[in-house]
Amino acid sequence: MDHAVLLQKILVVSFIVALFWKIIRYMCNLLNVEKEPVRVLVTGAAGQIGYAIVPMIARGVMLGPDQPVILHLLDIEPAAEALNGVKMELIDAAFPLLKGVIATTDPIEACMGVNIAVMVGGFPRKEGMERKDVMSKNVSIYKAQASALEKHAAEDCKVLVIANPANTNALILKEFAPSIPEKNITCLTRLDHNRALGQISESLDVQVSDVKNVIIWGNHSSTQYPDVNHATVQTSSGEKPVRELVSDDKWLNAEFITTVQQRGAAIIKARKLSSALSAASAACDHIRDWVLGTPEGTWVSMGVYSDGSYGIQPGLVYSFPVTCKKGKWSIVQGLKIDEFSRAKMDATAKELVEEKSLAYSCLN
Ligand SMILES: NC(=O)c1ccc[n+]([C@@H]2O[C@H](COP(=O)([O-])OP(=O)(O)OC[C@H]3O[C@@H](n4cnc5c(N)ncnc54)[C@H](O)[C@@H]3O)[C@@H](O)[C@H]2O)c1
Ligand SMILES: O=C(O)C[C@H](O)C(=O)O
Repeated sequence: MDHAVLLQKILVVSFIVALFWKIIRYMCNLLNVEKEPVRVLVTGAAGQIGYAIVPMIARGVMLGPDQPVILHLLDIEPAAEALNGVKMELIDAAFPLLKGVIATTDPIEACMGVNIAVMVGGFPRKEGMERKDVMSKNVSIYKAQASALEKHAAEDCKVLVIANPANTNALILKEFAPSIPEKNITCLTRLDHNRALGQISESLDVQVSDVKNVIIWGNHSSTQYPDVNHATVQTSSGEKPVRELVSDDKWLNAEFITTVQQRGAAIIKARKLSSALSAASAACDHIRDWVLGTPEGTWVSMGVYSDGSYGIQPGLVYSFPVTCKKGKWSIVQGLKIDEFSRAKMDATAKELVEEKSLAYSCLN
């Protein structure tokens, strides 16, 4: 058979299969046939963020109100009993979308077939510990869990690292799980993004849902750069730049930035515990937008593997403005960067370079 005819036949068959598939999905929706459950792993599930996030996932906050889920909960042996308690409460809550709960201390069982991995588990900094001690414990955990995920998670599993140092843990996970596409490994800076939206909304006394397109550049640490240069507010007379409405560059270039940078520490000071409900909510926002897409004209901040955009060297997990469509994120391109921003973006990149070398020295 001639090649052109063969190609034509393949195209026709593919078109018919795709059409048939669309019709089946449409019929399933009409007949209210349930979607297949998505398997979501939460590590450190007996901890604070774990306790806040699992009911959100089971209620559809992360993946939508029509998406059944099976929760895979992982923690370590000393937390096994508490983990079982979380499982008992999930059963008692009788969430209609929750189709199963696996609670385990075995990373292989936990990672088996998961489609989404929310990595919260880690070693918190304790009194008398140096930064390097915490880094050493956490990067070792992320190195070990990288291989469990690589071997046992579902193909195309999307990974979100929350545990600190979040960017560097995500980088280590990426480097030790080379078969997971780098686009599938991200870290949480959405909490910082939401904090920036919250500060602008408080300052202007507007609804937070009317503020959009702030950016968190860099590390989830006090060197992050919360940038409002492209942010807008929906007003009764259309969209207006945040800078124009706030009309106080001194506040925006100083206090606003440090408030967002230091918000995690302020929460720890007030609660004697680190943020949990806002972190869990931001993690749901991160995964929901990644899987279901960002609204037209809106971007969000995600820690992703740098491709060199905005002069940030590849080889770092750095927070950028991204839009998401059909389960894929892309970095927003072409934003104008002034000198003030450039210096702040480079300073946080420099910290990530230092963290990376510290992490590798801990692994040697
Ligand atoms: N990126 C962010 O925006 C953000 C925000 C808040 C907190 N955090 C970080 O998230 C992490 C968790 O915070 P938390 O308040 O839930 O802490 P937590 O101490 O309450 O819980 C951590 C849990 O991880 C478990 N754990 C420890 N080692 C583990 C391992 N190897 N495998 C699986 N589980 C393990 C612990 O037993 C514990 O249950 C911390 O590192 C915190 O600094 C990040
Ligand atoms: O746990 C912390 O150190 C703070 C946390 O990352 C936060 O931003 O709230």
